[in-house]
Amino acid sequence: MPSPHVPYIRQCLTLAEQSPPRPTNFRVGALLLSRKDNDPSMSDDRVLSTGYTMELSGNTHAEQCCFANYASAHNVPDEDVASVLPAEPGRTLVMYVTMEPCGKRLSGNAPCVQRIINTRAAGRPGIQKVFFGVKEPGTFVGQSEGCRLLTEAGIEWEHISGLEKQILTVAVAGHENREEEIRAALGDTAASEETG
Ligand SMILES: Nc1nc(=O)c(N)c(NC[C@H](O)[C@H](O)[C@H](O)COP(=O)(O)O)[nH]1
Ligand SMILES: [Zn+2]
Repeated sequence: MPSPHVPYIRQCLTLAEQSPPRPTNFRVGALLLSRKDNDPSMSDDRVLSTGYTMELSGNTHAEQCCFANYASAHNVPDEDVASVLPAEPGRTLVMYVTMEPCGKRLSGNAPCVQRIINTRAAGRPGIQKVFFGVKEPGTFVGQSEGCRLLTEAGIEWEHISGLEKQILTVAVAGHENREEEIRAALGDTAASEETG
């Protein structure tokens, strides 16, 4: 039985395919939605925003664009997005991303995990869970920190498996040695699944 979260990861993959290929980052897609608590049918999900890598000008990440798109739709600067995200009793904000949110960026720009944590500013619940389709490969930052930082901040995360090869193929399309990168990353995934 495929996970009910797979269609959302697929939707993020379609977003990632719109990202211009670059050797210096990954092509990633992200979406933000509000979900009714205790409703396994997820039939009352409300997609609030989407984003993909380099959608907005500058060296922008998918999650960053997702937040920036929501902020501009609500006429606030990016850094105030927490103040306009919904905070409704009985509903939870969750994010879907093709790749584990970054915990560190070679450029030194604010990592997406920090942006996710910042949604909890002003005493608002913010994002409470992140679903992603593949761990970040070691290409730029080595061992990824995203999941550890999310856990430390009390934000749940879940790896939705099954689309790793498609996600990685899109993510590294601008990289010289993409075949080797994909093989290595899939090897890591298999290894981590064996160790459980
Ligand atoms: N989750 C995620 N969403 C993205 O949209 C994206 N491009 C990355 N990529 C992570 C990778 O670690 C960084 O792209 C490099 O570390 C280079 O850093 P910059 O992107 O130049 O800040 N990760
Ligand atoms: Zn990022």
